[in-house]
Amino acid sequence: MKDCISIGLLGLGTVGSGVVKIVEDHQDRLAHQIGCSVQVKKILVKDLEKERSISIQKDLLTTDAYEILDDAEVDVVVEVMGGIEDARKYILHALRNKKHVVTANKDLMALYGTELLRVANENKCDLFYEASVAGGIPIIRSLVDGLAADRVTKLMGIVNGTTNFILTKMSNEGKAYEDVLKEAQELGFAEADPTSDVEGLDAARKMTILAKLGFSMDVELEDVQVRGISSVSSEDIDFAKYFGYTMKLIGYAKRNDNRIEVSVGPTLIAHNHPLASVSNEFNAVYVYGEAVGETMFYGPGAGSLPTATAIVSDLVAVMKNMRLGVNGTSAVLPQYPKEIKEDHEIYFKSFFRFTVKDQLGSFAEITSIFTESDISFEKIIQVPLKHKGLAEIILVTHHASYSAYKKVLENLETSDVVDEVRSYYRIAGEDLDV
Ligand SMILES: NC(=O)C1=CN([C@@H]2O[C@H](COP(=O)(O)OP(=O)(O)OC[C@H]3O[C@@H](n4cnc5c(N)ncnc54)[C@H](OP(=O)(O)O)[C@@H]3O)[C@@H](O)[C@H]2O)C=CC1
Ligand SMILES: N[C@@H](CC=O)C(=O)O
Ligand code: NA
Repeated sequence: MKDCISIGLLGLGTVGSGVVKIVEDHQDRLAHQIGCSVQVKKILVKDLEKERSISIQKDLLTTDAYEILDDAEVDVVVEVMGGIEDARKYILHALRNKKHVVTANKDLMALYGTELLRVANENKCDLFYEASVAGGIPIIRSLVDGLAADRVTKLMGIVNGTTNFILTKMSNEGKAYEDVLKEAQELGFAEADPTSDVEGLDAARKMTILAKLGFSMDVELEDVQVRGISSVSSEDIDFAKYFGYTMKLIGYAKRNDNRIEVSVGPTLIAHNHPLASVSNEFNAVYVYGEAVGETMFYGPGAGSLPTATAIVSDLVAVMKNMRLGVNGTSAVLPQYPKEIKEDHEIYFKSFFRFTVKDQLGSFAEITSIFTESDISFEKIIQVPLKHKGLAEIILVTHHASYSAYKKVLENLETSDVVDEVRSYYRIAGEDLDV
């Protein structure tokens, strides 16, 4: 066994700087856990002259990835540079050079996880990615190890810190969407291109990874129905509150027998559901297992040190495997063939907001549109907007199928009495038995 493990770091941004800090600050603890010291040998960056948030020896930095990937002394490559094509190329090169890899890259793992894990296995290398979902929360390890004996039937997650931060500040402090997004970018939570945060893609990538592990099926990004938060208005948030709900960007994955649904979208959660109180950049993943029942994993989902903690824990796992000589053996292939539910098999409650002509018969017409699709109302209010000759209707339905909602939305859009469908959201967390 070596007396020092060498790490090659690809990236020294928000997460990479945290990794350097934790490795430096926790030398004693690491040495105690793995029986030797750990050093960061080389770090890939784009710009050698850039001012760094941590003090770092200049000669550790390089702009040539192959100085790390082809260095025989580097044992583990930590990929925290982000992006897809270069990161994939570098990780494949590292694995083929028999280097273990730890990554925080959910974009990559959601798209190429199967390929990368296969190559890791062929080369007897570890490929760990705990930081890729819900930052510092050990959710991947919990699904892979902690709940290994159970059959997971439902996962509900707040898995994007940026959007949770935005919705929390809009809801609690009445701040404007654009201002809070800027704040989240300044705090280092947002992706380089924050469109993937606000349009739900980042959360969809994470749900792909979670659903794949939770349901043991080869779930792919294209299986996830995605909607972001960019069109959520403060009026939607206020009406949702009035009805007893909190607006969250929720990743939802459910299995009935072996048929699954996976989606991401702005969703109303009852105020008393544990996910409703998850605020700011915090993440939480609710997991329902047939034997264990309800569990919830909560913690910081983004940010430098929390995310770096997950990376360094993966490093410890790699190093323990090195000591035991069992690297590259822990990834398990999916057990079941994937079956995606059709729209008529997906059931949930919904929230609608639309304006109608304030005239005799409007309400009867609305009622008949919903009745034709077998959807009944649980709560409904009508607010007159007298100056425009319009009224606004806000309602919550009982459970109905996704195909029925699609039909209702189409009929509302084309109805003569409807002026505008302002918003439509799924309600989740009240359907444990559906
Ligand atoms: N920020 C967070 O809270 C979280 C991030 N992640 C994931 O971690 C990864 C890193 O995120 P983050 O630290 O925020 O990103 P940053 O943008 O802060 O850092 C990226 C780093 O990688 C370097 N880099 C990027 N592209 C290249 C390239 N082509 N060649 C050489 N160097 C490159 C940059 O160099 P330079 O500094 O010179 O520009 C920078 O140091 C991403 O995959 C992200 O999705 C996961 C969980 C949480
Ligand atoms: N941009 C991401 C960072 C962590 O994955 C987020 O906001 O959650
Ligand atoms: Na995690």
